[in-house]
Amino acid sequence: MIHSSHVTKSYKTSTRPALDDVSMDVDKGEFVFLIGPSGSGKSTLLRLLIREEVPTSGELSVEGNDLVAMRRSKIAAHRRKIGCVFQDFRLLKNKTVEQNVGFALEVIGQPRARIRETVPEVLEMVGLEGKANRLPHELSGGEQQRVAIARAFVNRPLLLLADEPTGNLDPETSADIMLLLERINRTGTTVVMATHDNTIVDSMRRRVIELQLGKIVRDEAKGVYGVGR
Ligand SMILES: Nc1ncnc2c1ncn2[C@@H]1O[C@H](COP(=O)(O)OP(=O)(O)OP(=O)(O)O)[C@@H](O)[C@H]1O
Repeated sequence: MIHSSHVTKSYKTSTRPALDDVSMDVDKGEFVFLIGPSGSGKSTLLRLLIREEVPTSGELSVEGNDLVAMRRSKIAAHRRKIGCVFQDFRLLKNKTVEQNVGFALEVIGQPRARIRETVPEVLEMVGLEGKANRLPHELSGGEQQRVAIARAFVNRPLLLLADEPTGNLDPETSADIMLLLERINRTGTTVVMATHDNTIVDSMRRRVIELQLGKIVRDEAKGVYGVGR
């Protein structure tokens, strides 16, 4: 699913590379936690995977598509295969729950009838049935994140990237969001989640990739967050 070989990313304005010789492979259906201190390169790796940034050197591909050589004209199709969830939800403020989720299908040209059919199914899956007509500000943080997850998942992406999705949520709500991400993972979607949340990582015992100063310092199959952190 993801193949990274000796990937280095240097931003023009930075003295050290944000990612430094990163090699790893992620198989279809895996659930991977990306951990490491602030500035270790987690978000940079996610940005490379959605082709928002390009590696300075090395090989990087998703589903066999080479992200280094990828032409501009292919980027939109690549992003369609990936759902993204962020710490700050990033919902459209003036659109209802239903419209936020439906919009993700509208922009990729799905017919109205299909949108009308699919959106309620996905809202039910994330536990938001009955909230379709609410605006984001009428929802709790956990509910807003559920909308964001519904929007990321409605197109059934092969890969879901989550950048600190529980960063703004209390522990109980975070646990609910993790149940939802696990459920999505069980449908076959590969999940890569950057997080600082040691409780979540320790309780789930999934693969843990730890970055420090842009380098992978640990890659463990059923890892924990780390001793003494
Ligand atoms: N657009 C950019 N331009 C220049 N330097 C950047 C840019 N984005 C990130 N960096 C630098 O790259 C390094 C890695 O940053 P990145 O945001 O990937 O880390 P992170 O692990 O996601 O951190 P956090 O946990 O705080 O989100 C940092 O030193 C950061 O200052």
